Amino acid sequence: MPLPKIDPTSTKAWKALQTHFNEMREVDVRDLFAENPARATDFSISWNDFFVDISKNRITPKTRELLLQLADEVALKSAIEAQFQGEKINETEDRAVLHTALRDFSNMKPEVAEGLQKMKAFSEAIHNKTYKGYTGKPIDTVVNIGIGGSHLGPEMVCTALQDYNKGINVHFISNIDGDAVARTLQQVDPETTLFIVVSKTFTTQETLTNAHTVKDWFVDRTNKTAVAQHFIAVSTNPEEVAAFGILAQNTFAMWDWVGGRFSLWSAVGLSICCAIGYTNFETMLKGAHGMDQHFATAPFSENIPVALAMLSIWYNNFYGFETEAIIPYSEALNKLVPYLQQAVMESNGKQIDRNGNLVDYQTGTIVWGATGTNAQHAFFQLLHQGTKRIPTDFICVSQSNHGLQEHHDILVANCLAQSEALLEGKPAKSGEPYRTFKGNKPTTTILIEKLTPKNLGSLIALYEHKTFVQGVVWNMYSYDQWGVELGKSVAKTILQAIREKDESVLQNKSTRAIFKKVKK
Ligand SMILES: O=P(O)(O)OC[C@H]1O[C@H](O)[C@H](O)[C@@H](O)[C@@H]1O
Repeated sequence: MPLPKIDPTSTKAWKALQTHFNEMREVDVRDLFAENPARATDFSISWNDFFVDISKNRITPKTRELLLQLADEVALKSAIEAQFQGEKINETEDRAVLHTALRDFSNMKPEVAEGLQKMKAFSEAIHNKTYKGYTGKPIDTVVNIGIGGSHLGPEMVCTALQDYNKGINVHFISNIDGDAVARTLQQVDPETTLFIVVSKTFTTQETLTNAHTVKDWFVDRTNKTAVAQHFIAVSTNPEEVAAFGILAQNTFAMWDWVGGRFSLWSAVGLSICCAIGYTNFETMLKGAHGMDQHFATAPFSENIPVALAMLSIWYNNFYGFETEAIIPYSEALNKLVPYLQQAVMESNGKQIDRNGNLVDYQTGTIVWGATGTNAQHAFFQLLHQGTKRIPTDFICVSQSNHGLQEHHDILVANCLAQSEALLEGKPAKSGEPYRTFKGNKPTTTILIEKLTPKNLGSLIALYEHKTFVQGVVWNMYSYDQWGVELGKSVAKTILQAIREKDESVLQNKSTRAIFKKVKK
């Protein structure tokens, strides 16, 4: 069954939401709290180690009812079923979308189970030091060479779960800028380093160029046969892997039904597995599966990804708010925002609907942010007193992993203080208008008991599903990314001009002018 193809603006709920918005346009959430003493409870969801508070948002019970009606009218339930059942819902690439199948241990595809066993055996051999480098020394460093989905997820998780690291140094080379490769290679020892080349297609220009540079560097310092022990590949393309010179036994498979930006759960997460150990990796998968089950079975009124997605639709499509900030009060989550920027914006940054028509409503929200408290000292001025309205997710962790309680108390106090201050504001003092805080700024708090592998898995899955729900409502294909192709092909022409010192192939006058300056 393909995804339904319903124009959201044609639904009754959409029209009702437009009318409702006229009542809500000037709503003051402080008044809503005064009217309903139970608002904090009414607009929060508890699930496992998560407590999600959406009460500080511009919503009433009627808003919620209409948003859930919209979810029903666009057939969200059947869209979720189609995804979990492995229907080819990525129609523009003719593929199923089954990252959820990578973490479903009760119903696991044999090839997925086999892949996990291979990751387990491999990472355990590194940790128990039976896997050796070409001079017989154990491996103490892993370098992940990949970009986009083959980089952002692994780096985000390795950073988030550094407290669980088994004593392995992990580096990431993604950018084609030679600084990325050169600076990393300065820090590693070829005798004890493993290079994992991660590319779903194994044709990505940056990754292949970086991998060749690293291989040349490695062979210069060792010998050709040593490549066998030190180069590993993760890909759907064994032919290109073999052509690069990586052995079949050192190649970890992935599948076309796993999208790049949703692939950290597959062998793309091999660097994670090497860093934190297979058991922790599996626990993270199980945490994500827990969120999958919640998403697939909880009624929409108590469903965290659905609640957050519909809230975002409310702001994006009715209030006209264009961006969303995400502020994790957790230094461990300092790579979460770049990771989510790909997951969210590559998925929903589109304007053609599932009927092939240009949409006449807003889609893909812009996601940005940074960790608190750092962000408070950088851009919070604009959140508090700027003219833009920016719904903000605060991610707060109850218990720290580090045990420095004084630090954690200050951190949590700041997180709670900011969402309160954004809502409550502060009235003007006479003669000092610049000290006014208007307040009524919408925020959501996602409180997580502790940043464990399990809870991190659930958190990532939460945002994955939120993104999918929004794509369903906007009637678009969230799992392709045709928008990244044009720039790649233009770059080929310009690279040819650079290599051949021939500007005649350049069509655009501005490009030509810049090109001439570059050549100087
Ligand atoms: O894993 P790869 O095939 O090398 O792809 C790496 C990245 O390349 C592309 O630009 C896509 O837009 C991303 O979705 C993908 O994650």
